[in-house]
Amino acid sequence: MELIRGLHNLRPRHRGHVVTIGNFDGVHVGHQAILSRLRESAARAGLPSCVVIFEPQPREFFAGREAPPRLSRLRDKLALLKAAGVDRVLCLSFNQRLRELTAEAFVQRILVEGLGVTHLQVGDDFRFGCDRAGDFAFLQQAGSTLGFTVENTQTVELLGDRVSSTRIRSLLESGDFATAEALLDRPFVIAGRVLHGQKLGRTLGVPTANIQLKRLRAPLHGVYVVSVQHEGQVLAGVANIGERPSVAGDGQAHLEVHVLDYAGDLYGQYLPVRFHAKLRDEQKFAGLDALKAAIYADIDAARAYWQQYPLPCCV
Ligand SMILES: Cc1cc2nc3c(=O)[nH]c(=O)nc-3n(C[C@H](O)[C@H](O)[C@H](O)COP(=O)(O)O)c2cc1C
Ligand SMILES: Nc1ncnc2c1ncn2[C@@H]1O[C@H](COP(=O)(O)OP(=O)(O)OP(=O)(O)O)[C@@H](O)[C@H]1O
Repeated sequence: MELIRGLHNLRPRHRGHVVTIGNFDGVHVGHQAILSRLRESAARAGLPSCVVIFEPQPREFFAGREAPPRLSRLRDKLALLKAAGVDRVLCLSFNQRLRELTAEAFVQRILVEGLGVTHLQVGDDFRFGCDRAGDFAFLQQAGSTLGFTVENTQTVELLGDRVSSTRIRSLLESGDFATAEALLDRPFVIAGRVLHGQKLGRTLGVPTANIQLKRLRAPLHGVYVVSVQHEGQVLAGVANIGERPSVAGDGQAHLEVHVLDYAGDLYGQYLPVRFHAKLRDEQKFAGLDALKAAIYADIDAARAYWQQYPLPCCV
């Protein structure tokens, strides 16, 4: 899969595409239905498929830190799009210039002149352009004038409701990992490199792997039963995502995992962490003894969970 960063990196050889546009946060089963139709249309047309995404996502541009948290970082999203058989991704910076583009200019400059679109696959509620003025009817009209076809993908519903990134975020927030996994068609995983922490965990008797979240604002907050994958093995653990109000922190959210019955060194490893159940909210404890007692109780709760359920075969 080829990643094209910005319109200015489009070359004449990039003209001629079957295209879809969206955030594709999480690449859930609704997105996968669109991508599968896109693949079919591209094969029929004998042209590469292209997904146009935005970075930051439009809502992040408008609302900043008030925007909903991400289900997937850009690198995860790209890996998922590649796995779905997408040939090219055009990643556009969502900035003031882009937000002011009218729907007409968006179609003309990006889809027609930039990508040489022959077919556009869109979702049921797709809207784009300044003030979201470009809807399906508009695109059909533009397509008939500018020479491309437009197809609407039927709404994908699961367990009685439309699948959406928003719904998955709220399932994760409420700790309903089983339903979130069904809508994603895979486990919910946050992966990152293990960094050195404040080394306080060891003095508490609970060593933790501090996973770098970088700019990711995770849709989870609190203490969870987790599993991690390390050197081909799945290991059981318990994790906290939060600002660690009981110790002087840096105000940023951290993901810290205590792997049960593990004494090795995880520094520098890229660790995928899969979430299974929420144990409690993060709390501000009066002192380290109270924090330590709570963490020991979390470890007991995680052990009880793993006695009841088998470890997954992979993360
Ligand atoms: C299972 C678990 C639960 C935790 N719960 C809380 C909590 O409720 N409140 C809090 O301030 N920190 C909590 N922490 C974070 C600890 O404060 C943190 O792991 C400790 O300060 C060690 O940090 P370090 O690895 O950077 O040295 C939790 C950590 C773990 C592993
Ligand atoms: N369940 C679904 N069925 C059909 N199409 C969908 C579904 N979910 C999203 N799409 C389509 O996929 C494309 C990308 O969707 P996008 O990520 O912008 O929306 P979303 O998943 O509904 O997210 P959000 O909840 O943040 O609005 C759009 O064309 C959208 O209409």
